[in-house]
Parts: sequence; C-alpha cells; structure tokens
Amino acid sequence: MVLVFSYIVKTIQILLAIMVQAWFMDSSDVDQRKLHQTDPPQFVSVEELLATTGVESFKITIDADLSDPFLAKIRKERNYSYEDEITCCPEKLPNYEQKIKSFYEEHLHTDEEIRLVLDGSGYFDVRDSQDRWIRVAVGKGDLLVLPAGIYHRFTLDEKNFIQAKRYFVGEPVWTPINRPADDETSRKAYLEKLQQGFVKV
Ligand SMILES: CSCCC(=O)/C(O)=C/O
Ligand SMILES: [Fe+2]
Repeated sequence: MVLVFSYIVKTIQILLAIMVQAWFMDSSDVDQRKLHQTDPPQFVSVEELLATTGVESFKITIDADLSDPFLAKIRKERNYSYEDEITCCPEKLPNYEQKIKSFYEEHLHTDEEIRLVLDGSGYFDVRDSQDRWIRVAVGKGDLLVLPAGIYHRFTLDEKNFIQAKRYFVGEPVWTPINRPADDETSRKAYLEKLQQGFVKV
C-alpha cells in the first residue's frame, strides 16, 4: 500500500516537472507581470496548447555544458544552427525598459521563436485559434517553440529575471512585426497549418 502511494506521488512529481503550465488570461490590464488567471483558473494542457496554437514545449535537463542528449537530438533534427543567450533584467539587458515594452507588444515573426530557459522565469502569451490569450509560464529547463506567424508577446514575471538560449535556423532575424500583420506570408501559412492541425513530432 505504502509502495503504491509513493509510486503515485513520484509519478505526479514527474508529470509536474515535465509539463509547462498554461492558462487562459483574464481581461485585466493591471501589471503585466502578475499571473492574470481567470477566477476560477482555466488551465490549458500541453496537448491543447499544441492543437490550438501550434506551440510546442519540451523539458530539458540544464547542466553546465547543456549535455542533455534530447536537446542535441532536437537541435540536429530541426537544424538549429545558430545560438546565443539573452538575459532579461535591468542590470544585464541594454535598453531594458524599451525592450521589455516592445516584447509585450503583440507581434509575430517570420520564423520560429525558440527559447530554452537556463534560469529564472517569465510568461509567453500566445493567441489561440479563437484569438484568446493563453499565458504560458516558463522556467528553468523549458524549451518553447513558437511557430512562425503566431501572434504573441513576452513579459517577465514578478521575479524580474530570465536567462535563455535563443536558437535559430540559419541567419537570425529577430525583428518583430506588430499586429496587424494579417497579410504577412508567415501569418497566412501559420493559419493554414492551424486549420490542418499541428501534430506532435
Ligand atoms: C526570454 S527571451 C525574450 C523575449 C524575446 O526574445 C521575444 O522575441 C519575445 O517575443
Ligand atoms: Fe517574439
């Protein structure tokens, strides 16, 4: 009996460690760094997140030399040829106030946005297929892949610190294209994929 109980507890702990937390946002525009959950909270599973937005999330073990074989596999399979690091906090990010403001303006990119959180935490807000905001809370070890053409934004949480790897296929293009950008090729391609259904790979 004790053995069964401890097995269940362990399984729950593993599942919680694997999954990124996501929820539908409330409509309040007070402090972007707060949780902004509805009352009661409406959580979104990883599977729902993929189906309704195309956003993928993976859990990576973070060690000093980023030696997780799953990270190596995904980088190779997806040709993540470029990498660098970004630290968002007042002391480390040049033009901090301006950057934080622009990250939180609703925008899209013509390419995937790929971020691996090395330390700290924050929120990626993404629009779902019904144009509702879903807030995705990321922390250490979360690898998040936002498809090209998805409307989204990013904010720090109340801890005000995140350090992340940025990956890219080919020469990086970081320029955000603010909404409205419905005529963008990447936007049209994204909407088509959303209609066909994003599948787990
Ligand atoms: C944690 S990475 C900072 C946010 C960012 O790079 C971006 O492009 C948000 O949309
Ligand atoms: Fe972005």
